Amino acid sequence: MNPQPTSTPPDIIRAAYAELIVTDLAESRAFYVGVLGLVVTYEDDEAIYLRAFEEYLHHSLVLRLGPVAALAALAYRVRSQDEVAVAADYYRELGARVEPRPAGATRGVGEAVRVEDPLGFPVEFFYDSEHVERFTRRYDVHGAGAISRLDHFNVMTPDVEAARAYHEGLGFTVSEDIQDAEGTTYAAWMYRKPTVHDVALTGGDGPRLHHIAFATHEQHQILHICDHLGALRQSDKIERGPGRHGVSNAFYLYLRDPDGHRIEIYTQDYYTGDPDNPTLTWDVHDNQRRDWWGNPVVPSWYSEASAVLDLDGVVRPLVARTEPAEAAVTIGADGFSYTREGEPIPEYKLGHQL
Ligand SMILES: O=C1C=CC(S(=O)(=O)O)=CC1(O)O
Ligand SMILES: [Fe+2]
Repeated sequence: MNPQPTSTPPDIIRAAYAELIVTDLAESRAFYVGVLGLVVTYEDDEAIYLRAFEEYLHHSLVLRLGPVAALAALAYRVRSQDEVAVAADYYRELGARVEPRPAGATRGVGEAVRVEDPLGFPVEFFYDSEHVERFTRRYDVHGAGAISRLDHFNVMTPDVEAARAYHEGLGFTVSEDIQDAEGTTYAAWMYRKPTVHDVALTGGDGPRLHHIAFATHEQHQILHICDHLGALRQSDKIERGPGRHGVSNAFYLYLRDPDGHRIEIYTQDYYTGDPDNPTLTWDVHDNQRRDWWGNPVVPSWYSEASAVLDLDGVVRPLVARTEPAEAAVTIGADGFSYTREGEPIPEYKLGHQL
């Protein structure tokens, strides 16, 4: 790969949709429509196209039936249809595999391009997409857990610094990151739209999809989703939270769908749109970085993630992270975390991670 292309990168507006392979459409529909309340734009025996209430493009999530649960595409919307060709040229110069896609290759999406990016992810750039009814004011159909829009992607990649440089080349800016005193970066949050992130880079064996996140307007909508899952006796779909993040300041909940894909529901991060927006760096030993209330991160949140397909639909082999793993340096035998720097942390705050 050519790490320093000279051509102009595509003008990316935001994270726009994801295509997930699921192994049982009916079970997935019961979760994404029955529990999360996403709106079905179109469905057939092969796929379900879903959107959240504020969204007017055809979809922000495609669930496609397949034999192996995996990520098939992360899609960014670019500022105009001309930017699709800019993206194709940029990735060709990067030395990446580039596949133009005719209008309709994905239902509801115009002419686009899909690439295998330098981190090993299948990424699509598009602009034209069918407009459908925006349910912003359709309070007659919003449930108590109404989800407003897709917010971000979180990807697991072994070399966070290299991934950060690649996304900076695409015009992304870091809003927050997690480092240690030696300068190892464990995670970084990067944005194009003026919020905390469109993509988060989580250090780990990759390429894997850590999660897709949707935003709500209110905390009570997230709490209702928890109560709804409890009423269905499906509390096992709740992996982590609800809680308040340190990074991003968002109120959060992590769910696992029927195939184990991780979905975050998230609200109340902050505006990052001014050019001098300060980057906030957290100490990896700060016990409030991932949960502002100091609640422990369940081990599966660090270790489990979804497989990723190449453009032929084949699962990509993983590259192991060679730098230290966050879960190893923050919990460990001595609980290397603090609430007040320099003071020991009580064992009861380490939860079941001992
Ligand atoms: O969206 C996010 C914002 C913050 C966090 S963290 O767990 O607070 O680091 C995780 C996350 O990447 O899912
Ligand atoms: Fe997230």
